[in-house]
Amino acid sequence: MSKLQDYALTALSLMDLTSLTDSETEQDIIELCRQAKSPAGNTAAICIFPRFIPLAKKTLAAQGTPEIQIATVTNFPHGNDDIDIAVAETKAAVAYGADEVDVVFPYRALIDGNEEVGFELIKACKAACGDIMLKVIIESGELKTDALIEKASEISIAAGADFIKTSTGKVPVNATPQAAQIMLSVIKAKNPKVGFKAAGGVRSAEDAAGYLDMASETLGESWSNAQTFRFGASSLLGSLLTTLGHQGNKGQSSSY
Ligand SMILES: O=C[C@H](O)COP(=O)(O)O
Repeated sequence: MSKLQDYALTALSLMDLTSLTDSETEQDIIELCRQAKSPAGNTAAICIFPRFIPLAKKTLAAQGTPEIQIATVTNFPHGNDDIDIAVAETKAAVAYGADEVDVVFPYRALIDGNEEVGFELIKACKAACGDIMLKVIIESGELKTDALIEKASEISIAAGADFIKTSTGKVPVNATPQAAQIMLSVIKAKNPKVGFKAAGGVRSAEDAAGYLDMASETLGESWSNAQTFRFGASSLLGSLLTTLGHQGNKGQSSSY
């Protein structure tokens, strides 16, 4: 196996296979579940809107892959600063059966100088999650400056985030190596048990390899497992499967 294939296989196992267009049909969700059971192995999770969770749960169980986690999003993609609404959405996501919740940090409030509301919103959403994993999307491309990316990461970790995640995938600038490096450095300094999710615009095996190298260099070779590292991606799977020799197949296990 080539080095890039090695990275591709790792990236596949760490991927939250994402469909968050808000125009998905039930058939699209069934297809996403089928793709998550790829010919090269399962993705770590799928990431979908809350209303599709019951269907996804049923589909993943029926195809024999109940271990694939179901992640969903709240306060998404706007990142408003209404704590009650963010908590209500997070409680609803848990009630739908989410295994993991990706909540958007109130990044515009932070840009305006309010550090308090981000801390309180994340703390309250983590309480609503209980044991369920909470990933906090800081929207690094909108925060723009290194100082704000660092601050949002620190606040999220202090408030109880299980993961910090770069982006919603809905803004002009999404995951970048520069933002990733800042976030990984904050994790190293504050709490290496917190995970990192590179999301938005991660499309190739080469992109994935760059982020995996960065994580290893910052936090050590063994740090990147599904408990601490994820890719959030809607268009990465094809490149990974092609790299792994599964050309022209986006993941339907039935052809293998
Ligand atoms: O959380 C994941 C992102 O929404 C995915 O972004 P993407 O569509 O650019 O891969």
